[in-house]
Amino acid sequence: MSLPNFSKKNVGRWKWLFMNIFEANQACKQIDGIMILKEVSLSISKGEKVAITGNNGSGKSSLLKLIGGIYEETAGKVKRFQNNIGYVPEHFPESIRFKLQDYLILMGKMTNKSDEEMFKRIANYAELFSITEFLTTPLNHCSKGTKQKAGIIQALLKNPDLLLLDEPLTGLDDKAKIELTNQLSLLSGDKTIIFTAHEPLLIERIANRVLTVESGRIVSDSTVKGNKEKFICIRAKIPAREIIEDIPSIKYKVIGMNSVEIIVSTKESDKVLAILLNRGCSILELTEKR
Ligand SMILES: Nc1ncnc2c1ncn2[C@@H]1O[C@H](COP(=O)(O)OP(=O)(O)OP(=O)(O)O)[C@@H](O)[C@H]1O
Repeated sequence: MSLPNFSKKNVGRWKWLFMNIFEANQACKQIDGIMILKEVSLSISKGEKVAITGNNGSGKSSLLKLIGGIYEETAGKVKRFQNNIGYVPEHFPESIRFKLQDYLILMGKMTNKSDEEMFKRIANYAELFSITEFLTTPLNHCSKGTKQKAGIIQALLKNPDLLLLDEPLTGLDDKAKIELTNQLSLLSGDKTIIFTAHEPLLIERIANRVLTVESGRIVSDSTVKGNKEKFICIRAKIPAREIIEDIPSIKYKVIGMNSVEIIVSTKESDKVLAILLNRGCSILELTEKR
């Protein structure tokens, strides 16, 4: 992206880049006489990736709900400047008997997109999250990881500017945690993402700001330095499909008879390129994913 021209005349045009999507001044939330959020003063800008961390019961989910407008403040002032919000709750409703695909179609119908566009987006997200094979499985027979991914996809179908995720890795096994972290990190782009988490994995890979909550108060607000991981898409000609099956990629897609698109982190890319060349593949194209 080329740098914007910040002349006085142009400031208005670039204002959206620095827009706050949430502002709170001494906001409190009280439920049943208990103060669960205390004097929250916070502003969040468009595009930030914010992790909310803290012990069990400290108020992480409540803060996420306050940001998303699910909880209204009972004292103090809150301004929300975002109305297209995707919210992924901590627990997926267990009793849904729909097939995964039917559930996503139902959720997608709540958006204003045409059916054709919605089906395309469901197929694309299912592929990104590697759950295409489960689209016709009833949700109550799906694994926790697949349900979690369905929860994220239903939120993404709204094409939200702000994605709120409540403990997206909770209850997943290590493999599913890594996979979901990779997938979230791939799609993060310009979206504002705010998530609650205990695990360092998601925080280190996605967040550029970390809020710590203790007894309903924000006790620390720190910026994470350093570059977030980048990804590379390798397009290669392969002699046989089997040779790519054990390659340490984030995901791969076979295109036609003898081509493949492989997404890897930049850290892994040299290793993967060396393996491909050793196995007789020709590299057709390398592109940065974000
Ligand atoms: N709707 C509610 N009614 C009553 N108390 C609530 C409600 N929601 C949250 N609380 C209380 O507020 C406190 C903070 O809860 P919250 O779920 O925000 O914590 P958390 O940090 O997300 O916890 P965990 O890590 O266990 O998910 C807890 O003591 C909880 O019992």
